[in-house]
Amino acid sequence: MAGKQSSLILCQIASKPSATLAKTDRTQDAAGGGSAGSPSTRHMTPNKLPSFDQFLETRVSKWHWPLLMLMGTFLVLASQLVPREELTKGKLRTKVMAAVGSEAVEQPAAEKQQVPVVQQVVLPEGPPEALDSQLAGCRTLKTDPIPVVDTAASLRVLETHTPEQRQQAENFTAAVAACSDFACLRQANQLPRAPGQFRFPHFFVIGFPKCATTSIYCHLIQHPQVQHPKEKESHLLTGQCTSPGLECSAEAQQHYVVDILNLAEAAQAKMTKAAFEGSTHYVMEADWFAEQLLATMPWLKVVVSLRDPISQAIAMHLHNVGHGRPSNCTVEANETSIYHCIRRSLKDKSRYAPKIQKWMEHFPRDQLHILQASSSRAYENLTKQEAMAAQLQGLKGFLNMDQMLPSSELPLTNYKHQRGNDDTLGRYWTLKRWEIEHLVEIARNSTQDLVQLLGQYNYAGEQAQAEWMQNWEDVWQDNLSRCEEGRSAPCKVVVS
Ligand SMILES: Nc1ncnc2c1ncn2[C@@H]1O[C@H](COP(=O)(O)OS(=O)(=O)O)[C@@H](OP(=O)(O)O)[C@H]1O
Repeated sequence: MAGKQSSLILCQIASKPSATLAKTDRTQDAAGGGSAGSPSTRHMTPNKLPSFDQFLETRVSKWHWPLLMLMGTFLVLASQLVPREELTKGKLRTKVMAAVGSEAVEQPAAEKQQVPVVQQVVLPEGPPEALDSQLAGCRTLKTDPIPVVDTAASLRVLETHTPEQRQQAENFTAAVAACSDFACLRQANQLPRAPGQFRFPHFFVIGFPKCATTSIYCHLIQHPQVQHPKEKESHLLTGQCTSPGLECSAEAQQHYVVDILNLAEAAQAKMTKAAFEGSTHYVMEADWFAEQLLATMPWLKVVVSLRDPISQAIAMHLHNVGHGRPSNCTVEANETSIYHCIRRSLKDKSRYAPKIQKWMEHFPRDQLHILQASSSRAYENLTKQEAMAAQLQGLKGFLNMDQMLPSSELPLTNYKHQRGNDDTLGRYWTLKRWEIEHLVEIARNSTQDLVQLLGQYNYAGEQAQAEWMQNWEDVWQDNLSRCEEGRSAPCKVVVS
């Protein structure tokens, strides 16, 4: 407080000469005089305001300088008495108040902190540029054009608010908008919200890789209640932050909170859009990341998608080859079989249970959504035409948003495999019967572990567990049905 007052006085004193200087310059210009520092204007004339130099010569040099120095010393000493944290908070608040033109109001937080109120913000017409380019990136096999997102639709909820709820909405928005680090977000997200507002960020899509996460992303960013991140798959949290507590530099936190999560647009929409991001690295780093993420953002909802592990491993293999990553898992010089690659993946990266377990252990049941888990017909339903609507509705219900928007269809994006139809197989891989049988055996064992976890942590009842198992079994048997006779006979393997 003492520091603030003294800086105010100092500002007043310091600002006077410059105001005088500006005035003096204009007067001299109008009178056709020389520049402020030219010898001809050095002497004060009775009816003119003094120039800055004159001011210094006549008054400041006599008695203001000692006073200024005294005030300066006092200011330095006073600032040492104010805790660092207070200074930073003050700075953040000033920044947001300046940015959104706000005024301070009382808020009911434990630590009584003044929260600025965000003034009415008019959203630009049509989707923001970044959203447009992200939608354009959602390449789809379907011929339907990507629908236009009604970016202002979520704001309509504000029109139904009572004055009290309106104030709550303003307070929550302002508190979140003031944040540029995780600790601030934790504090702001404890504030009461008005109906229709989401915590910031609201959810993550964490994987698994090659399980249609891009299509889920593309579906969701078309939803009017969703705030798209500026960067898809930034990996910042796993790449730059460490355990314990997701520690990373202030710059990294600011970049993440403000830029990646697109804080300004979320604040413009008064937090009526659910901000999110996603990276398949997150699920893969479950061993340390699940616990730390929850500790950092205890309100966060997390979405996981799974796919038959053999298909997932084959898709991952194709992805790696496509990205020029050398495939050193074939044993014989001219061998074209991917068997060794897939076998290795199934024992390691495509084993879902150990990763999922970490997320289940740390995240409360109502904050972790496993796509396909709750459906009456279990797996692969997300991508099945006749079942995807229910899966998508379940997802948006979990996220507390309108389940019917933006559509009931999951786009087909980021595809590498040419899909077949009733008459054609599409892209297939040739494997020997014994190879598939062996892969299926590994996949079946690890799926049993997974299904057991689904039951243990209350994600799927007995029937859903059995159906889940059966669904993947169907994919495996379908591939085995295309084998010719004999243990080493070739089979045409397609992915789910
Ligand atoms: N709607 C729909 N129906 C069927 N299949 C679908 C759909 N959407 C995505 N996919 C398939 O999902 C694979 C891409 O998954 P990801 O986007 O998660 O991959 S990535 O890890 O982000 O690179 C990729 O699989 P592959 O083609 O086998 O590579 C996509 O074809």
